[in-house]
Amino acid sequence: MQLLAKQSLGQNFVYVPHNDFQGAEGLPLIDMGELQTGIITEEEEGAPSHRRNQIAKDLVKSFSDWGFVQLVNHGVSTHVIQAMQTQAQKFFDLPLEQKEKGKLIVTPGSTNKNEGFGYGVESGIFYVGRPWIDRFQCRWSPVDSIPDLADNVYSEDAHDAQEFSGSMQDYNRSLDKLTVQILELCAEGLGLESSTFTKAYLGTAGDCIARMNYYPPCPLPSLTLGLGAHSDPNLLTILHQCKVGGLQIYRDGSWFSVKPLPNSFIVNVGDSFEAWTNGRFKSVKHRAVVNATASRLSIAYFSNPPSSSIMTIPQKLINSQHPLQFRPAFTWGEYKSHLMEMHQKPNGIKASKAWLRSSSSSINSHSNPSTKTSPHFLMLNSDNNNNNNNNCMYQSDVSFNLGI
Ligand SMILES: O=C(O)CCC(=O)C(=O)O
Ligand SMILES: [Fe+2]
Repeated sequence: MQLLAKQSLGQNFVYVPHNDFQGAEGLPLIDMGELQTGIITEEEEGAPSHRRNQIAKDLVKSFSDWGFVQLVNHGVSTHVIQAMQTQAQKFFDLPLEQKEKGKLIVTPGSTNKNEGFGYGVESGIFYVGRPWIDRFQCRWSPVDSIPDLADNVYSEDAHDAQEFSGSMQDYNRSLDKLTVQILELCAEGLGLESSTFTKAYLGTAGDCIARMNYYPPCPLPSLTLGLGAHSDPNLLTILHQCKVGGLQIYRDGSWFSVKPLPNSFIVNVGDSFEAWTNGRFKSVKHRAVVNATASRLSIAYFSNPPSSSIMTIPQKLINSQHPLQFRPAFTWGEYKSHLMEMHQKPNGIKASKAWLRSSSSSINSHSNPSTKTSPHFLMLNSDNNNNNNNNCMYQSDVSFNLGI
């Protein structure tokens, strides 16, 4: 990508033109400030205060309506966000040879395949085009791969490695806490026990990764995309975009551009959470556009429960107004296995979401999911041109996003 960015836009990068968006002024913004100060923590008898209740309701409304929300005063310190941003920029500014030291070397039999620096498309997956992106992906939990990757990239300078790891770990720790808080509020807003989702999510035991997305300037931005339209397969995604905008959300047949707001987070519901809430929350398509002059950086934190945790649709979310639409119970591990299998097939990416809509619970009909090996994907080199489909236009409706 670094090399390609200097050249003209190759055919493989061409999407259908996409100047068809408007500003997402209506995207709900929630101020969580009062939750952080302790003013409205749980009252003594355990009942949420009126304000907490209101925030929970607003969150549920946004996730039901937009599938997205913007959060301000979310409790993650500005310092932590800025340090992460600085480290991410510093990484992408490194010479290509040095960044490539953070490229994952896949050893036979390893399940540790989806991390490190690479081009934004996974090899082995049937895809139809190429997004205009470089990225660096680190598994955070249950195993923290950050120090190893940092040591590889900054092999010459232990201080730089330490700074990178430290910033990333602080950031991920904070986002894990925020994820837990959001999940509790979601449960409360839906009229459920506060711990309904968190008791399966299990915090840092979950399957979570942080990904830095870097979109270099592009000579013909209206003909390509940084990321094609996709929904995220995971539970929740928390995104921070730098001051250069690019995120667009699909809603009511139109694309809406989300203007960056300093120190805010954009949170979206993933396919698994949509299913877990029996469709009360929407997992909505989104994409990233690029521009001619500025590079853009976004940092995405993808969270999931541990592979073997069972997500059971709460009975309260199933009634005559909301009949069961999704698998009554499933694990992230089995959905992930299914995704990886489908992504090897033409149109499999689109079809994979249908698995969640199957009416049967998979829990009893499968062997213990925790005993399965989780499949992972490989990443291409940043300048690897081994496109397995080198003569087609991008389709605007294709997911390249496997935050798994
Ligand atoms: O960079 C962005 O704005 C979007 C990133 C995204 O959708 C993703 O990484 O899944
Ligand atoms: Fe995404």
